[in-house]
Amino acid sequence: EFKQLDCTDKQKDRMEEFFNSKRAIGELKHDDLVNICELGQGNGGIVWKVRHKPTDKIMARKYCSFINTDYNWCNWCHWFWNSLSPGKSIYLEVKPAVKNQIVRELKVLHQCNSPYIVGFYGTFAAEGQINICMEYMDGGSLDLILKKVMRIPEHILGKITVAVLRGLSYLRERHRIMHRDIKPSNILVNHQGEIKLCDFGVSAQLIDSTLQTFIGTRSYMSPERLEGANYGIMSDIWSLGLSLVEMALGRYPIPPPSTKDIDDLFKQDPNGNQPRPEGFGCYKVLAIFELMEWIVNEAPPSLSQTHFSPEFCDFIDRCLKKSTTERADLNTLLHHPFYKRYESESDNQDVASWIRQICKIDQ
Ligand SMILES: O=c1[nH]ccc2cc(O[C@H]3CCNC3)c(Cl)cc12
Repeated sequence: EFKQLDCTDKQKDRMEEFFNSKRAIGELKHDDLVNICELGQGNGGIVWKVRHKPTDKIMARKYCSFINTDYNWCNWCHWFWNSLSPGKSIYLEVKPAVKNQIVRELKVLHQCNSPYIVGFYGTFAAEGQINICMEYMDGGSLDLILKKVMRIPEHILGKITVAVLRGLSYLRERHRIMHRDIKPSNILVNHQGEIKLCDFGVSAQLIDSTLQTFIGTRSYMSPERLEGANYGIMSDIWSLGLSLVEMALGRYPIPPPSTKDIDDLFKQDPNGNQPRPEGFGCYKVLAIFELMEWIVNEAPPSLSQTHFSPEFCDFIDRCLKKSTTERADLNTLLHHPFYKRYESESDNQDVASWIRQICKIDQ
């Protein structure tokens, strides 16, 4: 597997370029950054597009929201009710000792250097919060892309699959960690056609300090994780499978849409790049607990060969086996025909032009 951890010359050049800009930036200071606009909200906090004044470099800056370590029930309720109004993020203070441990653990991010992992400039504490500064990806996250188009075509999903599997391999081989939160909103793209992972659980303390729950209406968690059993990299494989089905159909696939629903989706717009009509996907949205029960008790979603290639359908079936012993592991998927079909072309010009057309980025 080590060979696929190598990069192409183009990727090496881009990483060299990133290191040079990171060196030029040096120590990150709160007052050197100017907020431009909000980019997204994650399980850990809000992400802003910022400009680093001394170098004029554009970055993404994540404020980590916390609960305090000895939080008690009323804090939880306070947080829970506030989290229902997603516009606000709750910043509850953590003990300084805990914060120092988190900053120490986040230093590992300086060693996370891969073409498939979003670049890391550094972290600093300001106004009682921990800030994480990262490479700006001008195509945004795939959940935002999905809101702009009906669905993502299979050949683009093939490139996304290659990037995610290589990113997961890198995290496992070099840092012995799993991602823990694979989903469309944690896969970022840019106008050069690069596809990178973000928001992986690198700091055990940060994971404990932020409420790792199912905020929002969806869960990409595997059945074994929802049941509270032990989980590992195989849980990331499930999340990848579910994310690919959602991006292929253009809607969260649980409860699974009927064959007729899917045929309608494709009839409305065969090549799937019309913007999403209002009220689209106003399918029966299950309450979060009903949804988790469904994932644990019902058959997993699958794709039909009417609209997708047999290799893609088989790849999805292997990722979405409910039992971890039947589910394909990372190495098996790295030899799967669907992955093989896309792993060779690594310059992603098709992805680049697709992103440019959707995000109206002209370059
Ligand atoms: O450009 C980025 N660079 C680094 C990180 C990042 C995170 C983003 O959204 C968060 C919130 C939802 N998941 C990821 C978004 Cl929307 C963009 C970026």
